[in-house]
Amino acid sequence: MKIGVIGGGAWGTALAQVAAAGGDPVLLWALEPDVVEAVNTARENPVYLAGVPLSPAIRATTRLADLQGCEALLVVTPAQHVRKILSGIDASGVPLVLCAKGIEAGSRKLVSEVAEEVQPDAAIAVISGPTFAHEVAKGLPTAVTLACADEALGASLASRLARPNFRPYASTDVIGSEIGGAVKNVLAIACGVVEGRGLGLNARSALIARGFAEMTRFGLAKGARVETLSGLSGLGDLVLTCSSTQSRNFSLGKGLGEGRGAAELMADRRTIAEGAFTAPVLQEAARATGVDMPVVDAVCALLDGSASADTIVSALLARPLRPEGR
Ligand SMILES: NC(=O)C1=CN([C@@H]2O[C@H](COP(=O)(O)OP(=O)(O)OC[C@H]3O[C@@H](n4cnc5c(N)ncnc54)[C@H](O)[C@@H]3O)[C@@H](O)[C@H]2O)C=CC1
Ligand SMILES: O=C(CO)COP(=O)(O)O
Repeated sequence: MKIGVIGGGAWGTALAQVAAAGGDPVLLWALEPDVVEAVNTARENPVYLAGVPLSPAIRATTRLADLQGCEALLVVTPAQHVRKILSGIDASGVPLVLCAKGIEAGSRKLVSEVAEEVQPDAAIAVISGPTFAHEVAKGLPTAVTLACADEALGASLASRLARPNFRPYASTDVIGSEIGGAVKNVLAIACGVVEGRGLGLNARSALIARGFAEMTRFGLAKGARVETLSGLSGLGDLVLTCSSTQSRNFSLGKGLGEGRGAAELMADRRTIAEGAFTAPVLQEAARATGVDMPVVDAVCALLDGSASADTIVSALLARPLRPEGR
């Protein structure tokens, strides 16, 4: 199965490395000509995945048309760009494996819903889970959820991508696996704030657990399965992303907690902190669904500058006491 990867950021490059590990050719589409040039000549992506020597089986291109002939396409651009990129390719009959974590602004659609709209004839799968790109690209042990409604296709994608240190676990819950990845990015910003304000490890664990309760309420309301939310793509990724400044979302939150503004923090970076884009649309979606997500509301208020971190923390702590299961 010849694999094409759309998106030459950290995660697309790491997944290209996984797909090329057996020596099979992989075509990587990147937006930036300097990324393409460096991958093809220096065998490195110095912009998004510096310091990781890449497999010679990876060839890069800036031309989407070159992806014609690939037998499966991994879609790894940030969530807000997926619609435009998928509108520019002919994917009829080619499985699309969606790897971005987010919800589209405006439409409030998950990436799979966007893909189904733009490429109605393509089979859809999702890869999601606790996966810092640098660790995956270096071959450190990693497990992901690979969700596909068509179990046979899911199994064939899993066997093509599996490596001794890269283990896909099969699921048919496409929406559930996407919700975990989208929501955890927003919760990771909140955990970063806890770190930035020096509120301690008890507070961080409380936030992870109460954040997981929010993820579960929202996910169940949207039709996700509880075992998906408590699996690799939900709780697994939430714990990873809420634990380390390696996470761009966590480090954005840390900066907010230290008193810097969202605009200044976002202007500083070329890499993506998806949670900043997902937070307001997740808040809209939760309100439209009648789901209470106080941590997500708090992140939105911090990002839009309508409240300070201290005010938000005090408000969260002053919420009425309630049974844990609600
Ligand atoms: N980096 C990681 O460890 C992981 C990232 N992801 C997800 O993968 C997705 C991509 O993230 P990264 O590879 O980390 O990105 P990145 O932060 O490394 O790079 C930014 C990417 O955005 C692309 N981009 C910027 N403007 C664009 C446009 N107008 N059209 C198309 N692409 C554009 C750049 O070309 C580049 O590929 C995100 O949804 C992220 O949440 C998922 C798992 C792990
Ligand atoms: O999704 C990720 C790990 O699973 C990467 O997290 P960040 O986007 O916060 O860096």
